[in-house]
Amino acid sequence: MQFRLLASDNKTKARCGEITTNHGLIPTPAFMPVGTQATVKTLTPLQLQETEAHALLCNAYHLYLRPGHEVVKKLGGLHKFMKWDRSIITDSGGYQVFSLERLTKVTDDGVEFQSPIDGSRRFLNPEIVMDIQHALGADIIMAFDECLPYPCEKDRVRQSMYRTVKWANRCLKAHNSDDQELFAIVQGSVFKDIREECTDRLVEMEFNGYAIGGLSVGEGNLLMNEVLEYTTPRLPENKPRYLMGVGFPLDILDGIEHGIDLFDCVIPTRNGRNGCAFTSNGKLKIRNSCYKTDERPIDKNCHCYACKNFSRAYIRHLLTSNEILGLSLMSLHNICFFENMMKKARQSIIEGNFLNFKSKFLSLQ
Ligand SMILES: Nc1cc(N)c2c(=O)[nH][nH]c(=O)c2c1
Repeated sequence: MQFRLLASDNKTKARCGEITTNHGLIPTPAFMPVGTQATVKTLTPLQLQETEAHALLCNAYHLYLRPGHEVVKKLGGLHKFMKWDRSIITDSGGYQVFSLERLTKVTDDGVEFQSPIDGSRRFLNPEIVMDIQHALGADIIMAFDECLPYPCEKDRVRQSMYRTVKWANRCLKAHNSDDQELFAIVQGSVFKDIREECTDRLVEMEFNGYAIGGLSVGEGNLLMNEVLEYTTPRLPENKPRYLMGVGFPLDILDGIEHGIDLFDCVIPTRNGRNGCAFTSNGKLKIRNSCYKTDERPIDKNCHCYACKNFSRAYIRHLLTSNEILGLSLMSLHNICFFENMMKKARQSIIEGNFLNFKSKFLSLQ
């Protein structure tokens, strides 16, 4: 992997660059649609390419449970399996496994739990998680971490951070693939001293890139910004920074302002399927009866397939009739909206007017 910085904003920490993996170039700052089970729900790989998404996030935990990482490996790895020839990141499963109700036991060695799919007893630890991600074959893989809910007692957060650091070290030792880059995940909830210690310990270990985890878990935009304010500057400038699970346009543009390079979130696809369209004039609830005979596109400033071919009335009809095409058109439009926002943000950083772009963009949201 290569990471090249192309421009830095002189009024903020925003920066524009390029991550090059074995599956092409990711212009940064970049937004990654989420393809949890090796698919971005309701969209074909060709449709996804048309959104100009350059990377996807797939989920190692879910793919380990079904169809199994060995199955994916046998079938040629994730890129071939899902026919996506651009970059893929897999998250390690820490986030998913710790949000399970049926989480039976957590020790410093790993996590024992019951599969929500077939009830079988399962065990994950850093070495197993690395085997899983090596088998899936993503271009960028994540260290196994413990992501705590928000809020959480400071002592619990500190103990969890030490576990995340130990697990990151075990992942580094188990990482034996030259074709895949390993990113560590910084934890520490909303406690400055714990976040700073976690960041410094992980930076000492020299990963290929660094994710900031434990955010977008209900802490809110203000606390997210506080954490980014003191965490991001401690990360190496010459390596990619990835803010996991973020977010709404406001959160993403705030993250860019702090110098974040990569984002992923289910918001455009999940909210799209629920009838919420992002547009250049704010959110639009397409199921609203006021759109029943509205012949306009979702967004007149959008050039996506949905906006070029269909009316708000038609898409509303599809959704109210539970037609699958409605889900697909809304997902397609929202991903195009996010990717277009990222393209404009990158351009504004190069032109030296990111803050003007950000305030104008958000004033219309
Ligand atoms: N909001 C978040 C989304 C995520 N996919 C993750 C994750 O995969 N790991 N660790 C995290 O802390 C985390 C936070």
